[in-house]
Amino acid sequence: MARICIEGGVPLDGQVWISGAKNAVLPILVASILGDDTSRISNVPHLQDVTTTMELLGRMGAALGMDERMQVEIDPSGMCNFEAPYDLVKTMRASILVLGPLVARYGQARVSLPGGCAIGSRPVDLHLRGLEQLGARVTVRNGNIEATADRLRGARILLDTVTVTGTENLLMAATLARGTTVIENAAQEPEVVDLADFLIAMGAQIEGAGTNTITVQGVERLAGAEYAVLPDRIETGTYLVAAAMTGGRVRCTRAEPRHLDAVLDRLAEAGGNLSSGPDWIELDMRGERPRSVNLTTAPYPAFPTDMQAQFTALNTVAEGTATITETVFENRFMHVQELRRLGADIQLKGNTAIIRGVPRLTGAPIMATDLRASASLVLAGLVAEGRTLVDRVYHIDRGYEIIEEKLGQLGARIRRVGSGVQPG
Ligand SMILES: CC(=O)N[C@H]1[C@@H](OP(=O)(O)OP(=O)(O)OC[C@H]2O[C@@H](n3ccc(=O)[nH]c3=O)[C@H](O)[C@@H]2O)O[C@H](CO)[C@@H](O)[C@@H]1O
Ligand SMILES: C=C(OP(=O)(O)O)C(=O)O
Repeated sequence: MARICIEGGVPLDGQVWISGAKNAVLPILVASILGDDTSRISNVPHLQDVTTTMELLGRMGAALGMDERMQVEIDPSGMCNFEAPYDLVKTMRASILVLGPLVARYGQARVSLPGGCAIGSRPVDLHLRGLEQLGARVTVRNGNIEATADRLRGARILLDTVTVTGTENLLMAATLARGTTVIENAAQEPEVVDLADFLIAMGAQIEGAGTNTITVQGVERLAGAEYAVLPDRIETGTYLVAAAMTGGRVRCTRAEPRHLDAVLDRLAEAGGNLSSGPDWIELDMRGERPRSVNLTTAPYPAFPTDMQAQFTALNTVAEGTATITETVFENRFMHVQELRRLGADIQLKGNTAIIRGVPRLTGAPIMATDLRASASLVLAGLVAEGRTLVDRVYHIDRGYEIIEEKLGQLGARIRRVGSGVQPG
């Protein structure tokens, strides 16, 4: 199985381009099946989750291609199989995103119920309840969600908890419902806005995306559209943390700094010197050790849970003691045990980690448990003395495009060893 091998101790220096956002491209690819004709999506990152989504859509009968400009084309006219089977759902929870579009456009869906995962139990009750409010008949049988509908009808849906993919599923379903849907306590993440913008390009009538109330006026049909996916704010944040931890300087290009306010505030607190333009952002640490930063995760625009593990890693080598509280997922500290193997001083108390910065970490073999945990381990490996070997890197390939090449361009001594694919 593939592993990432890092010889730590090099301050990063240089420029790295940011890929299209994983959490935007997945719903956008899926939303294309709502249309009557072909959609063309650009700035698509080469990620395992994108491959899985394309496989899922392909098995449903969508015709997929890539043109000379590396745009992904999806022609949904041959859709004939309305199922997301367990073998794909278990490798990518975001498969649940097909549920809303399938019911809305094709009147039927069978989607394997996603189980819990390393970071929490992650139920989908709000997706199902919202679809029922839109008039779908939903049952859970033999581990599958089965939903049918004639034509969905608009409704007022109040989400008890802010849910990103829940908001996206209901937003997609509402575009083809008869009448008006109002989603309250909607997720405000930039990826929700990107999906809404794509749906609008397809002909949907949506207002309020990016606020906590989204209003959708259902239409009779949607067309295909051309669309470029927004840059990945979590990948951007990860490279900026890498600069901060190593005392280096990294400029992220093809980025969107406006989506990173909460992360940039913490990086400035850590001592990072930040500068930015419309599509780039740079952090220069000028050889300094970072200062510890406290944070609490919460839905956008607050500090993102998907950056928590990376800041946990940063605090392990920072000056001072930090407190990190995770409020979104109940079990998102799996990286702590592994960081301790590198010499980190972290105490866990419920959903809070207390991290006392140490002057140095020391390399060791460690194991990735989930996507952002893997990123935090790679970051720690960049500053650890000697060799760090990160196992189970298939987690990182779900969300980071050619991470070892990008870090290598910044001067890191990093390489992938062995080969292999994610176990089924
Ligand atoms: C593909 C994608 O976009 N993934 C992101 C999405 O995941 P995802 O959309 O799965 O996460 P949610 O926003 O739904 O989860 C937020 C919280 O709501 C709870 N919940 C959610 C749905 C539901 O029906 N019932 C319920 O109780 C979850 O257990 C969790 O505690 O948002 C997360 C929170 O920003 C990010 O970490 C993930 O990277
Ligand atoms: C938790 C994440 O992704 P997913 O929802 O796809 O598991 C993530 O991107 O950090």
